[in-house]
Amino acid sequence: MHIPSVLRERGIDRVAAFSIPMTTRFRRITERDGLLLHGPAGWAEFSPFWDYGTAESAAWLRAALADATAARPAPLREEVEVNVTIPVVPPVLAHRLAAVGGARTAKVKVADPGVSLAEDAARLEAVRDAMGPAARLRIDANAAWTREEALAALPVLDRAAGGLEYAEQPCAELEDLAAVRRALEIPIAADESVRRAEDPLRVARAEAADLLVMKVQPLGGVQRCLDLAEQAGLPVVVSSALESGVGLSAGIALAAALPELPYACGLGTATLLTGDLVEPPLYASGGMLPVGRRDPAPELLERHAAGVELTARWEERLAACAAQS
Ligand SMILES: O=C(O)CCC(=O)c1ccccc1C(=O)O
Ligand SMILES: [Mg+2]
Repeated sequence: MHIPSVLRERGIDRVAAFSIPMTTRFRRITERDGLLLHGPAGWAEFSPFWDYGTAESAAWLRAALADATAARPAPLREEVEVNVTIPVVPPVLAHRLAAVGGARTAKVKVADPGVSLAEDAARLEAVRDAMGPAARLRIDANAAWTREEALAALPVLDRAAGGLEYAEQPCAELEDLAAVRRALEIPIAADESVRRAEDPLRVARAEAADLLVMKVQPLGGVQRCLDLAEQAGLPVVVSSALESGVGLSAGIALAAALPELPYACGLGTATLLTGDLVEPPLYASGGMLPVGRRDPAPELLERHAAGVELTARWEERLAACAAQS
């Protein structure tokens, strides 16, 4: 693959495109694809989703470049607690997935288009049944609800879950998040309001959330996230963008470097892919993930190598983003 000169100048000497099938459809995708970049500090992942334009994807490239060219911040912990992520699946499957990785916290996706509140409630009941009364259950609505829908749905789901730890991005707009936060006892986490906003700190200043979700790639890198977290003054949950183990290890590095880490992180997503690029794969055990940079295994990069056409699309995308980064 051709490496743009601005990347070559920074020491990027290898680029490889990968594609890994998902175990269950998530975010309307069935395959997770992206690039790995190799530079002076090691391997990094560049994998913006295809519905992200060049300007937004350029932040993902800045994150990958920073990770491939500079050392990660010193870790304050050796492992990071994670939640298990439950996609929008039937209760029987949700019950089974809740046990994967030994997590004591689950994040259950809700409010997908065409899925009823009763189905979301049944999924939460199944996860509570599987994990027991001591587990923490959170939901993620991905900004699907209006203020009124959120005010109606959240108490129902809170009851079905036997208590929610928090609700992630129930509504899109800050005013609605703030209103829901004021009206209900359930803590509110901001995700899209952080990673897709022009100003990721606006939600904190507006007092529209109790905590912030941070993802390394869309926010431009581990160090940028550390700076934002300090400025926001709110607790942070580090979460994945469904990366391979290479990208996940950057999220783990962020979680390991945050001065406070009061919540389990959404980094236990490698099991949503049918394979990983690192060996052993970055699967949670006892609800924990180990800290440390992970390089891809050559035979796994080969096994999951993108085809000719997909590789060409990534080459074009890398050139477009490099021109803007
Ligand atoms: O936080 C987790 O448990 C998993 C990560 C996750 O949900 C996610 C993964 C890819 C894209 C968006 C999201 C999201 O939090 O909305
Ligand atoms: Mg989210």
